[in-house]
Amino acid sequence: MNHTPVLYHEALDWLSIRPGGLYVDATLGGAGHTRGILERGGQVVAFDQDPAAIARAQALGLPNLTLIQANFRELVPELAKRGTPQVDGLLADLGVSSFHLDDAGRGFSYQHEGPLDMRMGQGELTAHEVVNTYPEEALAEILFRYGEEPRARRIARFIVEHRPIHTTTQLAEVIRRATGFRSAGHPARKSFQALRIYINDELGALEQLLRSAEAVLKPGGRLVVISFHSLEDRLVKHFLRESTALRSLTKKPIVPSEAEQRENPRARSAKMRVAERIDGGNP
Ligand SMILES: C[S@@+](CC[C@H](N)C(=O)[O-])C[C@H]1O[C@@H](n2cnc3c(N)ncnc32)[C@H](O)[C@@H]1O
Repeated sequence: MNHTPVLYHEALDWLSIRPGGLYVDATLGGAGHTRGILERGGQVVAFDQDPAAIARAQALGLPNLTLIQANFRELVPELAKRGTPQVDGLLADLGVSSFHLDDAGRGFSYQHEGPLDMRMGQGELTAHEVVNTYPEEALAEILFRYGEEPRARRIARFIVEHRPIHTTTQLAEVIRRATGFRSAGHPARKSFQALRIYINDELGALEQLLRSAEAVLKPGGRLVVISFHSLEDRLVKHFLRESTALRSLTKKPIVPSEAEQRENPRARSAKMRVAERIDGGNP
């Protein structure tokens, strides 16, 4: 198993790394971007809510790296605890890693049989509970809001009719029956995305992270955010438009080159936005 970092050179260039500077990698994952920052002379404080990601990075024994197993919602208090309330740059490469998708036991993949879990961290709510206990209306709302799934109501009805549903592939099959084969891509893609976003409250965490960036970046410090679906990118775009502490440096999002998209299919939907902390701007 491996994770190829997306927009690797672009993210590192835009972070504008200063040797000896302190950078937060809010989404450690396979430590691809973190290693890049270290190689350019930066010191890194890296967050991941997944204990497996932290354990993998620990085993690498990299110098100048502090690992924190926590949700990046906790960025401000975690940095304050370590006496480093301000940093020179912050990177967030959102969503799940290839480690998550390739490990059937985590329940993120509609292609590999696994339990309905989908937790990135150690929260209590699982996909199993949502799929098997939520009322039809609530399920339809989740699928529509977080998956932008136009057939949310029909899928929700099928799910309720076919309960109990215990595995990822059972759920994918119920969704396929609800939608037929008319989808572009796999018919369960949007529903799985929706459940994952809901279970991990990914949009709530992202909004909190953006607010934290306003507070923790030194003047001139860069925020680099790589998102993988329109809900995330829209949230980042609107937040930066309203912010009086951060100035957006990318009018249009930066996207991977055709070569990168060919080599790494996960990169296809990536969009990167960059902002800079304004001197004197108020969060
Ligand atoms: C796309 S991967 C990052 C890959 C990494 N940039 C690399 O090059 O290997 C995203 C990682 O962020 C973690 N993550 C996602 N949301 C998080 C959150 N709210 N708090 C902490 N970690 C989070 C996931 O567990 C996952 O390991």
